[in-house]
Amino acid sequence: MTTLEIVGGRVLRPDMTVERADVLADQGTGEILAVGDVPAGDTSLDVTDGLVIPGLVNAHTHVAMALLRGYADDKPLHAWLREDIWPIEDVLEPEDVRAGAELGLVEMIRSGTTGFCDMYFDVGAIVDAVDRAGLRARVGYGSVTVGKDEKAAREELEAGLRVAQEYDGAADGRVSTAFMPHSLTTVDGRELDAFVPRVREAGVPIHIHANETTGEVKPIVDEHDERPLAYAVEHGLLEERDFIAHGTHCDEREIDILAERGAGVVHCPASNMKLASGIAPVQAMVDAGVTVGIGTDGAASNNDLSMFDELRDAAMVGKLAAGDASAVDAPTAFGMATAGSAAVAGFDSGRIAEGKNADLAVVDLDTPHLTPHHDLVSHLVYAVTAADVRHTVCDGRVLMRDREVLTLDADAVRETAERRARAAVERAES
Ligand SMILES: CSC[C@H]1O[C@@H](n2cnc3c(O)ncnc32)[C@H](O)[C@@H]1O
Ligand SMILES: [Zn+2]
Repeated sequence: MTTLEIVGGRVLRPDMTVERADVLADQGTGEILAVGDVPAGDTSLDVTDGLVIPGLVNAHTHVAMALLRGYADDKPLHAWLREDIWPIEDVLEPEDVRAGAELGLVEMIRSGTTGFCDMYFDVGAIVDAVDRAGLRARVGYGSVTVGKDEKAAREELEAGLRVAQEYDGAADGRVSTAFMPHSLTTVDGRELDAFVPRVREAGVPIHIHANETTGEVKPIVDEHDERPLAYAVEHGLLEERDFIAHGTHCDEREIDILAERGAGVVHCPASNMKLASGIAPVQAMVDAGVTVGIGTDGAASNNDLSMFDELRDAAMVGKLAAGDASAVDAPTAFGMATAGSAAVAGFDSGRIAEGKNADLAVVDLDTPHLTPHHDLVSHLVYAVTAADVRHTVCDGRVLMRDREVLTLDADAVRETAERRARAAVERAES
């Protein structure tokens, strides 16, 4: 057994208190062995003047879309996808997806994110990048059936299940999977009826975009005379372990449906604001007992993958939505981005406690914008930025030490991404 000691700093405990403590991780099992006064480890990570926090979990993204950052901005979802994003995604090659994924993974490691959920295509390239980067991920193939004939639609869903079964347990168990129909309006209800029983038989959870814009809610209400989440239940979705992305436009009954059925929601505040999709009723969801996590969505609608930006946005917009400055307070926001996101993703992470995954980040507190230290949870939500992250650890392995990413060559990743992004744009626009 090789151990890693994380010594000399303060630790954020699951009850959001901060104490002077060390952490010992088992690098074989990837678990936290002890917190407090710990025996010496085989290797050491110095965290003097630092705060050890659970690694942030980005519970909904499309990591390879880092390649499309800044490619198309300032449009609403429907036009953005159809006029810009889907046409360029059509010309992406697996090596582009790998390059975009590696770029996104470097950004995640640098900003203290240790786990994420991802919906995209060319999932093999993404899994390979995750394996080498050292993060934890739940991945899936985003199935779209709209505009396809019956045979092609069925093949889309088959691909979703095949990918989920192929990659579950990859990267030494750090990769898990889900079946990921793209959304309630881009996948046909009859196709879901025929296919979801097979997904359930296989024991695979389901992740889907839902209630993101009013433009998605209206056609379901018009055509089926019911709200989207009631429609989702009718088509076999929203079981325990399932989770929806966005949930921006959920009414009270839909919030109850999520709470009663134990399905999770991933709040994506920056994407919701940038695409002007709306403001999710997050405090009402939390009050109703819904498991809520936080996600950045893709870097093309955000435009970064920093979970520190995201949880600050969640706190800010949560107050606006509730008309109440005490809504989505700092512990709630930070809890959503760690334990909440981990619960949604099905990771045993998000808390620094014995037996949990040793997925951690260390924030440097020795800086003017984090002074004085009245309340460190307040700082984590309202003042810390990605650049304050000094070390990142996942599964007991150090992925970044003293701001140097150890698992991927950050300069080479940037160079390849720049070159591949340019070539993809040329192909898309020729
Ligand atoms: C078919 S793989 C996933 C698919 O989702 C697209 N996407 C990116 N952001 C969003 C969003 O906010 N709502 C819906 N779909 C989104 C992405 O471009 C891929 O095509
Ligand atoms: Zn999305």
